[in-house]
Amino acid sequence: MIRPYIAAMLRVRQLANDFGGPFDLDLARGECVAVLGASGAGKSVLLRLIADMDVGTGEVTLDGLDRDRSSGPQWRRRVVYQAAEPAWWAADAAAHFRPGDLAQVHALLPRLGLSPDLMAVDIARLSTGERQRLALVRSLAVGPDVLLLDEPTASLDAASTAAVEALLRARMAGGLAVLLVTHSREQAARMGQRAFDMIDGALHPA
Ligand SMILES: Nc1ncnc2c1ncn2[C@@H]1O[C@H](COP(=O)(O)OP(=O)(O)OP(=O)(O)O)[C@@H](O)[C@H]1O
Repeated sequence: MIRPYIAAMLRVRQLANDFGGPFDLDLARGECVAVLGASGAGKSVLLRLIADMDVGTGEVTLDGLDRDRSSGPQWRRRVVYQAAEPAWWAADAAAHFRPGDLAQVHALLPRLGLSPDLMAVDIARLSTGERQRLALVRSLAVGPDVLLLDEPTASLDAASTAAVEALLRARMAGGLAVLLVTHSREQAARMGQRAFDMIDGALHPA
């Protein structure tokens, strides 16, 4: 069957550094592409290069806008990278959100089984799984066009994983594009319209 042509929102061309690439990848609005691969294969390198968090060569565009014409912070509001171990820079959860995003945050928390009370709790006291879900709330609250997710359900049980996947699907229906790094082939099949295996710093169709 001929796949209908869908215009790419995110275009990655010959993106590389010493640890991976050159990568070529297109991601359409509303699409999820999954990336599988062994530990150390270069999956996080790919995400960090796209997010402009590591230095590399090559080209990345979003809706035709060249990444190099945006400042890093501007780019990372539209193309949000969520690390496997997200960083927290203040004791209380609420300090990690912009006041203008708080209504959105309070709408998202229950969708991931999180209580609003969590916002007043010391981050260090939250469980690993609670912090992982809160990281997704933080990523989505920004309202990105593209979400680069590094193992976003690694610490979650089946029910929380299902909640995360349902929320992502709902956002994808609204146009969000997701590049999902996962160690689960089942999750890649559930979520990804396409999947790749990362092998020694190169992408291969799975
Ligand atoms: N700045 C750096 N300096 C030195 N080595 C690096 C750097 N960045 C990446 N690497 C190396 O590149 C390789 C790929 O790393 P990467 O974090 O992308 O792996 P991964 O596929 O995400 O693995 P995992 O599944 O364990 O998270 C690793 O060997 C890593 O040590």
